[in-house]
Amino acid sequence: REKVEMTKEQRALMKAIVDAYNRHQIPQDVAKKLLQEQYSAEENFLLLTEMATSQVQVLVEFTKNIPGFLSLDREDQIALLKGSTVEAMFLRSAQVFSRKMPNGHTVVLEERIRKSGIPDEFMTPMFNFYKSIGELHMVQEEQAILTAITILMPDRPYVKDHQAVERLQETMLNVLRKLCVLQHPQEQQYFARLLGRLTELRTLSHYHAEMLTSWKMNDHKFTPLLCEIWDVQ
Ligand SMILES: Cc1ccccc1NC(=O)[C@H](C1CCCCC1)n1c(-c2ccc(Cl)cc2)nc2cc(F)c(F)cc21
Repeated sequence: REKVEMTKEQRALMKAIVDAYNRHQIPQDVAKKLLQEQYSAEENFLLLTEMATSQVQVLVEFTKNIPGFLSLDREDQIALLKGSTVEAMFLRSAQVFSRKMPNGHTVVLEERIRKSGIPDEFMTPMFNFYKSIGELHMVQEEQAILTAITILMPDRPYVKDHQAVERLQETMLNVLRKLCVLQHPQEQQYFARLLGRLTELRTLSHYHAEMLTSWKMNDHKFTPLLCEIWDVQ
């Protein structure tokens, strides 16, 4: 097979994305909190809305570092962000869940999440997604670029300049394709499997509004930012 090499530009692009991804991570580690103690459904819901609110804020900062994003039409930038925050949250949650942890911690973490207040019917699709992400053993470069690809989805609602977004996403896909060959030389279809997860992610994200509004508690309070960006309340 021909030798796969990244161009200088592709390496620079990847470095910019990974640096931005690492710089804009949520400060407090929610997994550590969940492992420490069992919270009530109300406390878990509050924790989720806090996590999700800060996740949206860091996602905005992350997208500013995606080369070319700020040259997109301003309204398209908003449409891309609004359309991808839920998927980015589940992708981030899956990456947190799949992190290598000391023996037994993942079991406890899964237990705490199962009892957090999320309605039971969403557990299977959610953990199936988390485990399918875990099986890929993504390196952090792949995680960062996959998040950028999720944000640069041309078919989000209300995007006007479809082509411009497609061009940016294509650049990212080319980098990811080469990265997958270099990082997983034994697995021919690794890149295809990785992209397949984005389909699973979109399906899971359809449930998110219902997951939140049917959280096992009364009176679900959302932050103004979440009301704005999620279709809740
Ligand atoms: C990890 C993160 C980073 C950024 C933003 C959000 C989050 N996510 C969260 O804080 C919530 C917590 C929240 C507290 C209750 C238990 C789940 N969370 C969810 C989740 C479940 C259902 C929905 Cl609707 C959304 C998210 N899946 C998780 C998997 C994990 F391994 C983990 F450690 C936390 C996880």
